[in-house]
Parts: sequence; structure tokens; C-alpha cells
Amino acid sequence: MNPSDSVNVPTSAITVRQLCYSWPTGAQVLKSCSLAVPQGEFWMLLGTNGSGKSTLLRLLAGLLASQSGEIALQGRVGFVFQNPDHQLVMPSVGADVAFGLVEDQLSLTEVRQRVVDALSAVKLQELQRRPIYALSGGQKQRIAIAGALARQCQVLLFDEPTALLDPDSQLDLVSQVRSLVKSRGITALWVTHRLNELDYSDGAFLLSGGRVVAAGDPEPLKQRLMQQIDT
Ligand SMILES: Nc1ncnc2c1ncn2[C@@H]1O[C@H](COP(=O)(O)OP(=O)(O)OP(=O)(O)O)[C@@H](O)[C@H]1O
Repeated sequence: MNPSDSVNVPTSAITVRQLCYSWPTGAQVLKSCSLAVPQGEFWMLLGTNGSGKSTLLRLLAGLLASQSGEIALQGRVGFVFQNPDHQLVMPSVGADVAFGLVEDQLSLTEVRQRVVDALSAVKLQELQRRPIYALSGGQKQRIAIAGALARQCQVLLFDEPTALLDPDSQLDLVSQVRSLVKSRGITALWVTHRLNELDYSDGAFLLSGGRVVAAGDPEPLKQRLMQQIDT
């Protein structure tokens, strides 16, 4: 092989090879599932209810132990849940963003700087002292993202983060995440049922029958899924 042949091959920051997963109840959710997300790209994962999208994301995040197959992630991983009330644990915005830094043994000055930077990145710096209960759903999701940015996560996993948002907040969030991914070289995998979000992605996977059955350019996949809805 000519050494220059490898120059344009993108490096994957999220790689899954032949992953299988069965719940203790016996249901096999993932059956030799494989995918790869190129470093610095924003990919989406679609599939019908119960197709295993959340299970796959939880395996990637290490929230579930894999049973067979291979998972390789480049960098620290952050997870954003569908319902931010399931992950915001501190009473105020600043305290919550700082919470994830406890294990990093940073100085107080460094922690403060990380919190300010992360809140600026999601354009919520003015809310640092706001109680969590006084945030909108969209603001809560951005605080969850700020927590991952403060931890300098290089891989972000989103499990239907817009499911509880109105259409305007939904598109604000997805476009903001795309900008963050592009400006910071982050790699993201975003689960959604909302086909209009595909316009913001670099690529998409369709999960069906426990494996990825389509992968690549989001537009053809969007057209195909829209036709299925229409028929
Ligand atoms: N804790 C659990 N114990 C047993 N089975 C589970 C558990 N969590 C999920 N499952 C099952 O695994 C399958 C895949 O669920 P999963 O939540 O991964 O699908 P999904 O594609 O994310 O669905 P949705 O789009 O509805 O969120 C389903 O049949 C579900 O009932």
C-alpha cells in the first residue's frame, strides 16, 4: 500500500464492533452491532421504539457492561440523558457544573474557570447562581452539556435530549451542539426520533433488528424514513 493512501482515512472516535447484548430477562437487543463515528463529527442514531438505541448508548458510556464485541472510544465520555432531571444533582447551576470535576483534583481557581468557560460555551453564564428548579427544560439540557464540557469530554453521547423540548428549543439545542462539536473537535452520537434534526448531522445510523442496517449521508435516510411515515 502506498503510505499516502491512508492520509484521508478518518480516525474513528467511537467504534463499535460486533456488539451483542441481552438483558437478563433473555431478550437479545443487540446482535452483532457495528458502527464508527469519525473524530470531530456529529452523527445521529435512529430506530423504532425498543430497537436498542438507549441500550447501545449505555454500553458506550459504560453504564452497562458489554457482553461480547468491542467498544473503543477516544477520550473522556460525557452523557446527556433525555430528562435532565435525571442527571442534574446539585441545587444550583454553578455547583452542578462543578460537581463532575470533583475527581479531577483541580484547584479552586481552575474549577471556577472551567465552570465559567463551560457556561459561556452554552451561553448561560448569567445563570451561574440560579437554582436548578428555576430553569427551563432547554436550559437544563444546556447545563448538562456544560457539565460535560467542564470535564473536557471529547466524546458526547446524547439520548434523545430534545424529546421533552418544544420545536424552537429543540432546534436551538441541536444547532448549538453542532457548533460546539465543530468548534471544539468533539465527536458526538445523538439519538433522536425527530427527522428534522438530521439536517444538523454529518451522518446517521439506522438501528433495526439489533444491528445497524443503514449508515452514512443523513439526507437519503431522512427521505427514506419520511416515505415510510407517509405510506
Ligand atoms: N432495564 C431493562 N431490563 C430489561 N429489558 C430492558 C431494560 N431496558 C430496556 N429493555 C428492553 O430492551 C429493548 C431496547 O430498549 P431501548 O430502551 O434500548 O430501546 P430504544 O431504541 O432506546 O427505545 P425508545 O426509542 O423507545 O427509547 C426493549 O425491548 C426494552 O424493553
